[in-house]
Amino acid sequence: MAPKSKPQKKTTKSTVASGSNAIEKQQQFSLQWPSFSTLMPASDLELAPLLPDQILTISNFWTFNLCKEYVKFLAGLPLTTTPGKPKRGEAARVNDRFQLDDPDFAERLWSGTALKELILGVGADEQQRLWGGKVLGLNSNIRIYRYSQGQFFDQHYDDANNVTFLASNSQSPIPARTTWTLLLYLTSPKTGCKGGETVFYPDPTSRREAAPPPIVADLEVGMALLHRHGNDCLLHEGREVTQGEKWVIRSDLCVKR
Ligand SMILES: O=C(O)CCC(=O)C(=O)O
Ligand SMILES: [Fe+2]
Repeated sequence: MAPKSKPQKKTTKSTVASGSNAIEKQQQFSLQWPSFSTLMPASDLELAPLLPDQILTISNFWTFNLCKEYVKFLAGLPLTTTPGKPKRGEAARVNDRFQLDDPDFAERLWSGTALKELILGVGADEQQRLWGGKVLGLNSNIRIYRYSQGQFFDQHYDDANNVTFLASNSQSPIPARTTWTLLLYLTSPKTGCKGGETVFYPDPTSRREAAPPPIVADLEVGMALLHRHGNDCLLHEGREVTQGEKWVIRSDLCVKR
């Protein structure tokens, strides 16, 4: 029998992927993602501001055991090392990645976890202001990153992208736009990963002001981090991993266009 994590190639298509500043080839695979066994209910979780209105985190979004199971599963995927020399306009980033278009997994990550409830729980008016429109769910462009010792993601801004959103309850695709980046950390110092923090650099409020101190998101197993992107994106980076491995699942919040 084929290993559980071996991707079954469905079709290959070239699209403009919504990775930061990158136009990449994106392939459509069908993966046997492990099920989300026990997760904390939304009532026990909170969207906590790391920087109000700009960077929010959800601790324990995934359990330690689920993260462990996913790292094992994802390690079986054919990740490819990104070239050290970026194309013009791209951030230097050295990590191993796997990217796929998977509307079913995006939907599970949205509805099969506390995410939908927490995001929509802010209320209708606040939804518009905070998330930038009527939230539809998560971008089906799923990116998996593995950073080993010495790997990093240099300072950059994440682009907003126009995408078509396939709702599970509708046949017709909905024109959508990404507004926030979602990062889900599967490892931390508890799993032997040192370094790798995601660091944000807020702009000074005026030309005469000194730049505010950087905001450091320390790795936490199972923590989700959301940050505004597109025009409102803060300069940020994934610091170099100095020991062990950092694993991240990335998607984006999509709103109706
Ligand atoms: O891995 C990180 O900490 C940051 C990743 C990132 O900035 C991105 O995916 O655009
Ligand atoms: Fe980024």
